[in-house]
Amino acid sequence: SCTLKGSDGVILKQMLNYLVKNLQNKDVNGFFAFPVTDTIAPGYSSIILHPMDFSTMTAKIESAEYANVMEFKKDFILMCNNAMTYNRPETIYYKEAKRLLHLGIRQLSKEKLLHLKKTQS
Ligand SMILES: COc1ccc(C(=O)NC2CCC2)cc1-c1cc(C(C)=O)n2cccnc12
Repeated sequence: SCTLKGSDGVILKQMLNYLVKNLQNKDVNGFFAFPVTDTIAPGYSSIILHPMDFSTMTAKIESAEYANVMEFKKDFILMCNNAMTYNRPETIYYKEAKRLLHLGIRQLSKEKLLHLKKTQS
């Protein structure tokens, strides 16, 4: 971490914005771009108690609510797991969530992040 006060925050923000943009590029249909509503998904809010989507994650990055990449990764996994809980396996949403989860885990893997950290500093 840098010596200047708070400069960590700037670097972390840059990294998380880079990561969320990369992950969101994989959600070509925009199924994970905004919160799922009860209108498009009946009963969603009573089944999924901790909803998550990319717009919420982006807002949390801007308001510095992630102390580190692990907390960001947790929200990403939560978002994918919500979709694999509410939707049946044969649906496009379940399949997209599964694909996104695997791509995201790879991108957020330790060695990838280490490499990213090196290029950032
Ligand atoms: C922000 O969420 C969405 C935005 C747009 C769409 C959408 O364009 N759906 C059309 C493709 C067939 C109807 C679906 C969704 C959507 C995401 C989800 C998730 C992520 O569970 N979902 C579940 C049931 C029904 N619709 C959805």
